[in-house]
Amino acid sequence: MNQPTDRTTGNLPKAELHLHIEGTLEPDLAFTLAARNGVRLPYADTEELRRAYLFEDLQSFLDLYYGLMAVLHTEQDFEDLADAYLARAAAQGVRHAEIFFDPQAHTARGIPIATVVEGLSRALERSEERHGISTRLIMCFLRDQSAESALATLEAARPHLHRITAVGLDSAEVGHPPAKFREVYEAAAALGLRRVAHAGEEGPPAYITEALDVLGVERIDHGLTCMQDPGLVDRLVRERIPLTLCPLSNVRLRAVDVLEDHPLPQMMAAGLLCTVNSDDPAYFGGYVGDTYHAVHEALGLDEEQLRALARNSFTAAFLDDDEERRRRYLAEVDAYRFDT
Ligand SMILES: Nc1ncnc2[nH]cnc12
Ligand SMILES: [Zn+2]
Repeated sequence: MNQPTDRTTGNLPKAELHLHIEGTLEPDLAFTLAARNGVRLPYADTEELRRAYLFEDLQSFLDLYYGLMAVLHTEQDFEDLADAYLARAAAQGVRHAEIFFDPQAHTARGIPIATVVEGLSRALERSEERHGISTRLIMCFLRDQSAESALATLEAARPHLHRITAVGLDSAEVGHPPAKFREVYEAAAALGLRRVAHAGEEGPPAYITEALDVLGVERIDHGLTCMQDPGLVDRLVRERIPLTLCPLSNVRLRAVDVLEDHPLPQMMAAGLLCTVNSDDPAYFGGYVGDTYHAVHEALGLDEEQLRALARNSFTAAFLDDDEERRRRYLAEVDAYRFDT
């Protein structure tokens, strides 16, 4: 059993498939944008802001996360945010990134969806040349808002759909089952959009089943609680449904007590198509390379298990329109030397 060296674990070539761009807003950039846009933040400085990052659960995180978005106003702000993420991701071996954004969190503050999509797209368009990262954009609906609001968001996104690959579903999970969004997912599918959804982060395994059966999703974001239902695990294995797990997020939001208790090794052993991702790295203590490193250290995943996670990330990526690229990325994973 080869144990990779600490130094190079995080540089393994990989795709990031579960990343909220608003969750990459680092305290330094938040204060820079606050000054640029004349926004007063309820924190004296970056240290005080960082000290607020002690979360009880998903909702306590979301309250801070939505609040800090008040600094994002212009296309330039969204471009700077995405460009800063891509630079950090490139330094941690990311070769392909499928990036979530939350339009309703911005339109509710009076920021037009065009500002958000065009600003993000400016960074994404230059990403390959600047950072060596190919990208896709995934538009998420906030599940604690109404189905009508989600439909209106899809309608408002119509002029921008050439920039958007898929729709997703995020925000407070418990009490907001996937079936509430049946109609908007049907409309998204009719528009040719791919479909994913957060399910089984804090919610029950039944939400995962519902996301598959009612929303027709191709991947499950998180999917952690599937382990409570052996029949569901069998199905996810049989149908090769990718799970975009976020172990550092699960610790910070108290879905697991400590990283050493994370069920990732058991999930891989069960044959689930697992990927690891960073979710909201500015808040949860690490980007995706740090996450690979952390699961190696805390869970003892060896070189071949880490390589399997990286392979899975490209297998699960929305690269069906560019299989040649997928093959190239997979070959990079296979050729990677952990000790160089
Ligand atoms: N971990 C998470 N779960 C649900 N919604 C989110 N939005 C940003 N991060 C999220
Ligand atoms: Zn998420």
